[in-house]
Amino acid sequence: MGEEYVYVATSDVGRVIGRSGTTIRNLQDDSGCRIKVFRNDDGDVYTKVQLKGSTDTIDCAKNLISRITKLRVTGDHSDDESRVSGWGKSYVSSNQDDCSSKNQTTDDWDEPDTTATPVTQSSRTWSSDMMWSSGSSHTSGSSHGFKSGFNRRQIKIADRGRGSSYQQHSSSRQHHGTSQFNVPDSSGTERKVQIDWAALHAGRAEAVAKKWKGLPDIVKDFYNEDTEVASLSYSDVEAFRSDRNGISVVDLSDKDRLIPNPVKTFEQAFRDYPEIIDQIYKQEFVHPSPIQCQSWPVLLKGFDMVGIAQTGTGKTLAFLLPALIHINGQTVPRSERSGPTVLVLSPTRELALQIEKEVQKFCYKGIRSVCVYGGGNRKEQIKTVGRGVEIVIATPGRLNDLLMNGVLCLRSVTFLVILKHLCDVLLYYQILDEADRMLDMGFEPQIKKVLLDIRPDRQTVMTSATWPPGVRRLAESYMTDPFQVTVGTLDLQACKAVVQQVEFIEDSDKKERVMEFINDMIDGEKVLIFCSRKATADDLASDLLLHGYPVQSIHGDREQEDREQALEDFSTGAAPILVATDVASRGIDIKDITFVINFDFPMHIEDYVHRVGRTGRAGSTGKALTFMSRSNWKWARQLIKILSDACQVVPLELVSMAERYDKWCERNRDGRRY
Ligand SMILES: Nc1ncnc2c1ncn2[C@@H]1O[C@H](COP(=O)(O)OP(=O)(O)OP(=O)(O)O)[C@@H](O)[C@H]1O
Repeated sequence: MGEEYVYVATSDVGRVIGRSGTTIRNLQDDSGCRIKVFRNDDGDVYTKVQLKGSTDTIDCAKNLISRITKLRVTGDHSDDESRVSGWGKSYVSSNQDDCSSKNQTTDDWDEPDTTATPVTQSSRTWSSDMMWSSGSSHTSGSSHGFKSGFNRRQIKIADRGRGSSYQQHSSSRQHHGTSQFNVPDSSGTERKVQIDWAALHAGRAEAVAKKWKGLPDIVKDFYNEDTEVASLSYSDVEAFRSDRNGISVVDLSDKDRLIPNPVKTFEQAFRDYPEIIDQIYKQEFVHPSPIQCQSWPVLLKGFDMVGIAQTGTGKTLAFLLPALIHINGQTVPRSERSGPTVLVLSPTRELALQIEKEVQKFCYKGIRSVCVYGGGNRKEQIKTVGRGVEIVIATPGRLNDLLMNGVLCLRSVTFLVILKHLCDVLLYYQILDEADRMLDMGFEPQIKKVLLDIRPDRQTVMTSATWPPGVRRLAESYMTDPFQVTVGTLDLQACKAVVQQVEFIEDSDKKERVMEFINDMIDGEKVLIFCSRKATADDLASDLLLHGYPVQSIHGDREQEDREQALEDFSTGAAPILVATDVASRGIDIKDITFVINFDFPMHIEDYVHRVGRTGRAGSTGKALTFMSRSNWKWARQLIKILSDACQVVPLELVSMAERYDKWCERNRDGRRY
């Protein structure tokens, strides 16, 4: 642990601290370095900032700060005023690429795009050698990454999502040979710089091998195929898959592998694990759901998998039961492992808590779990981790906090689950409401950091109900030769068990309509009302409360305790009305939600599917009512498709809305052309 001082222009202090300290928190999170800004009562032009941490985290912090301020470095660099090209830009938190961060080895590399934007500052000595030494500075303990003024972000990073680059060594997409960049020198004259990709990749592969050397092999194959399943003919398998809502399996590798046949019964999957079967029957499940029929053989066989199936169709158990078997089947005894075996990454706290409950229901072989999430009792979480756990279910922020502070080590993780829509988050930030977005700024780098701490030969599973093309590419880059198991189609699909209605309404009439709807509800029914903004949710919830309705609300501005209480009250029926933002739109599994109301149309069409999917779960039915006003017309066409695919009535007004919007777009296009 070292300490260094830098000076930032006093006029830039605000940039470093950010509104309510958001930026400084993000800088600390992203660099792993403690940052303290001293008071500057004398009105000096520069303000002193203390950086505490390892050499690498300090370098990283300097690099990040230098992007947003005029930074003067003390010590070795005392008179070296660094003015990098990011100057004056506001700090965006996805800055993982700016530094060889604390936990990382040289594998923390994305491949620069050969179409990259040239460096715009004094990079006279910039070369592929330098790039290498900068990336690996932490191993040598030096800090040339910063001293040289080199900033990896200055060459535009290509395909950021590919993040977990230790997987890329086996990827056919990696660069070989050399690439040339035009880089202006200090006089502004461009000169060519050559990067030897082959040398870079060779070095990286070596560093990765060194990092993970000496770990025990992972046992992945626990599958003892049932004779009846093994003897199914091709046509039997196809008929069964088609009968179970159209299961399809695609091998995303370029290997010629046999696709495991689906199982039809719990016994066919878990005959060797009677405790698991007992637990399944205790929950009164009769048949495996389609996604389970196909996922269990794939996962028990040890393959990576992407699982896509409609909301409420049992994706949690699809990965959880193989995970339990995986934990117990490793060669190193559980008590001798340096940390958890299974890590489940969740984007929201509520979903993490829900998964933990599911784990506890199964209590297989005394496997212990902990839910590590922001807003929860940190001390308690640390204590539980200290006692030893096999499963960690975590949101990325708190997980990184515990990793950074050495409370948790992920070296023993051999089974990774990236939950549902977390991959969406890697691509675009759509599922959390504004407060969560603020709190979790730096989500993407946090996830990438976590992935770098997990051995690359792990088994990885991702599940989701929606699978937009951008996410697909990204998700696959975190996996090794996955199978993709889909139930239904890859198109955006809402659950057919939900009756979906659309009502055209003025914004000002919505509240009254909601009250009318609630008045028609009968005892035992529950309604989940989605608003797009926290303020609207608050406003609606208080109005309902004032009118004497038993209502609760959940959004990112509420204390975690209140969020949990709200879900609890809704779950037990103490408050059968829950007003929520999209923090509750995904994954939340409350069995008897009768109605979903989209008070505001969601900001992304995927959210529509997830919101609607909070009802009609596990084979039950439900009803969703969506308010549409004129301002929502751009969604009309996509909504028509979702409604028709789910065999719902498409209102004529929706069709004419879509037509009007198409015409408007056409007119606009024409307008632009001429
Ligand atoms: N084989 C089964 N038979 C009946 N119910 C099941 C079965 N498997 C799981 N369930 C129940 O179905 C409900 C929904 O499961 P789960 O939460 O895993 O859905 P999901 O597919 O992950 O949904 P979402 O995409 O909305 O998160 C849960 O209450 C779960 O206990």
